[in-house]
Amino acid sequence: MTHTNSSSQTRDGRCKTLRQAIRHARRAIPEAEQHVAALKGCEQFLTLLDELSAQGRAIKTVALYFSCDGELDTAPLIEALWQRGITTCLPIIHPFAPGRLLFLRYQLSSQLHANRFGIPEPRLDIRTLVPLAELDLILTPLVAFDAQGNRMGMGGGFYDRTLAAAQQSARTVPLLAVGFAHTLQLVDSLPLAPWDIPLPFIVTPDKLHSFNTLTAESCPKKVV
Ligand SMILES: Nc1nc2c(c(=O)[nH]1)N(C=O)[C@@H](CNc1ccc(C(=O)N[C@@H](CCC(=O)O)C(=O)O)cc1)CN2
Ligand SMILES: Nc1ncnc2c1ncn2[C@@H]1O[C@H](COP(=O)(O)OP(=O)(O)OP(=O)(O)O)[C@@H](O)[C@H]1O
Repeated sequence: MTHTNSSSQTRDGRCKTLRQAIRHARRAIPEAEQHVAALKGCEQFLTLLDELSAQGRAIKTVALYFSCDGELDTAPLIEALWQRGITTCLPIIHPFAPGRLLFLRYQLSSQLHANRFGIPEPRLDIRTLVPLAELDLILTPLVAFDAQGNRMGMGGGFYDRTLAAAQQSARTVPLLAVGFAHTLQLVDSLPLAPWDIPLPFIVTPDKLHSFNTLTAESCPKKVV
């Protein structure tokens, strides 16, 4: 028997229902609206960078992703970061380790090809590999987020594993993870899992959301 009542569904079932609804809603955003939203998201993100820089936290290397499936488009942001001389990276699906990502330097001349999900990614070239320890900030895709900075992704656990690995690595400054999403991706509550790592910042076109998810020593002052 199929249960439609969300409280009687399993966690996996609730995730699936929510993912489907939000992925459908963001794909339905008209192209012109998507374009304006991406420009606004870019501006919000640059404001965060300026604020971090004013606090002495220079951001030189940023991992982003190539947007798909109605995600808030990162293209204007990537261009803006290039103009600021910031090194940009894109994820590739790890060739051997299931569920893992690698990050490769991405520049205008980089050749992209579609991975097994149809998402453009750079060709694996070891000379362009950027270790997690060298990233200052990771822009994190998400399907849904809540008012506490929790995120739910596409269901592969790729970013959960990446954020966990970054937390466990011996970094002097913790990797700053920033979500990037449409406003309609904010939900009242998420089916959380023990491995979920909340984000300190989530950028939407209309707002920079900041959350108290960092430890005191790693937390940049709140940006209001
Ligand atoms: N733009 C972007 N790039 C990204 C991610 C992302 O969320 N957004 N990822 C974040 O982790 C990774 C890819 N993760 C993904 C996980 C599931 C599906 C997906 O569409 N799954 C299908 C069915 C599975 C299949 O085709 O094998 C589906 O849900 O319908 C896509 C990407 C790396 N790159
Ligand atoms: N830190 C981790 N170590 C090992 N496995 C993990 C970790 N985090 C998540 N997973 C596994 O990944 C699977 C997918 O997790 P989940 O549905 O939370 O992914 P998601 O947040 O939607 O995806 P993503 O992080 O790629 O955006 C789960 O089955 C879980 O067991």
